[in-house]
Amino acid sequence: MAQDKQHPLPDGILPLRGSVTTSFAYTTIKDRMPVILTKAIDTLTRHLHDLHLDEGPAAQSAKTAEAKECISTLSKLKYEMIRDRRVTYVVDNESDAETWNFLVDGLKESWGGDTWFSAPWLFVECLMYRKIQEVFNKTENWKNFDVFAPQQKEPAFNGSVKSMIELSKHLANVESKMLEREGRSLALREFIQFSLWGNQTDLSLLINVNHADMHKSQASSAQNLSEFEKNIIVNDMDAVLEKLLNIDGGRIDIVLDNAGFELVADLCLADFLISSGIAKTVMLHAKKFPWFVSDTTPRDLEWTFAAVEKKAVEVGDEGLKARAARWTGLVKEGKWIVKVDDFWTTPYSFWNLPTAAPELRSSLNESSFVIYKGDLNYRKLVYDAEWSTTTPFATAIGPVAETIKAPFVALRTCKSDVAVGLKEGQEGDLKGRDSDWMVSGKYGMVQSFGC
Ligand SMILES: O=P(O)(O)OC[C@@]1(O)O[C@H](CO)[C@@H](O)[C@@H]1O
Ligand SMILES: [Mn+2]
Repeated sequence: MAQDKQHPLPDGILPLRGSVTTSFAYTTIKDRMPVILTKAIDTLTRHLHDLHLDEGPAAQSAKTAEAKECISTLSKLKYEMIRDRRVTYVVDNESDAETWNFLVDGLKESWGGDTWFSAPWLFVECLMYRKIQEVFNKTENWKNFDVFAPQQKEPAFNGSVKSMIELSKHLANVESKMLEREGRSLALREFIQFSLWGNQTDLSLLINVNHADMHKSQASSAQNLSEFEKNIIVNDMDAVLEKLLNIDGGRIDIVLDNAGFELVADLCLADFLISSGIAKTVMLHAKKFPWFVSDTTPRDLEWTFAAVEKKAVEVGDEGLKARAARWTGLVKEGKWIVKVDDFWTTPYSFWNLPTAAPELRSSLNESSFVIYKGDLNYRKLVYDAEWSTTTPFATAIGPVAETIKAPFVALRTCKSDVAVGLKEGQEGDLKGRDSDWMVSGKYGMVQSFGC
């Protein structure tokens, strides 16, 4: 990973930061990030308890000692965060550590602050997940442990099974008809919307959600989509459909976000893109290590294929079982390509993509269309800055407009202090309807460029 200086923002545009006490960034660093660390500590503590029950004494003592060390380092991290200490270096032997530390060194010069609240929110939030990974990287026995899986990702998946079954039935139903252009367009519109609303169930936001109840709030049937549609506050859907329907066999990239229901919705979309002939291949970009609680890693993809199959057997749903087998087959045949790049787990906004990750940029330039999923990808596209809401999207994506050639769409539900491309007066209307419109996840955006 190249040591690339942070791209500057235009004069007068500041990055979002926790030091603005009225912001969601502030609440996140003050309240939500410490809770995420507490939960990680709790998961490890429970694992320790289970270890004592399951394993022999020798294995136990090495693993236990390491887990205790992890718990103490995570507690220290939490302590430093809530007291607004200076952020510290990443200290492990991974290939990205030097880049992180180069950026930590540049914080003061680039942004005037290097503490948890004074540095840019995007930087410190990404850093927390990298520091959690550092804690495990330094062990022998816990390197591959996903601290968010047992108590968060997996229960959330289980709580969404009903929605997943509905979605898979809908896909089977659509596939059974030989669709002409109009039918394909309609189906694609639906699968894009399922994928968009799937982004509501992001576990770094829903830290206190009841996982068993997730189905209730999920958009998983074509009937309830119209109810959700009125909450799409920027909707470039028609242009996106036009572009996609003219691709006829190219490569489409999906920069994935959360595992669980969102991932299943994304996979249904990816499946439809192949079965309809729109795409010949779909490249699925996953995260290298556990990230923002619920982001998809390659392990999550494998786990999801297996878990969908297991659930299908449990509930006796042959269609769902065939779906899981088809997905494994698509990967084996190379029609779905799972890719990981260090860049997605750096704190860089996409403004730095061409210089920080030139190979990734060349690869994206070969794509016919890129779908960026979720709030964090949106934040990284628009550099997580204090843009006014009427700033045109083309302005807020800065150099991305020229440096990444593939047309793209961002599908995100609004969960942070940034939204651009709104019409004059729209922000006021939204505020009048719902003072939390920017961060509640209730509103969505289908925002495109190059379509
Ligand atoms: O990318 P995602 O999964 O849609 O959202 C990531 C996210 O939960 O992280 C931040 C909160 O800590 C928010 O900006 C955003 O809502
Ligand atoms: Mn996420």
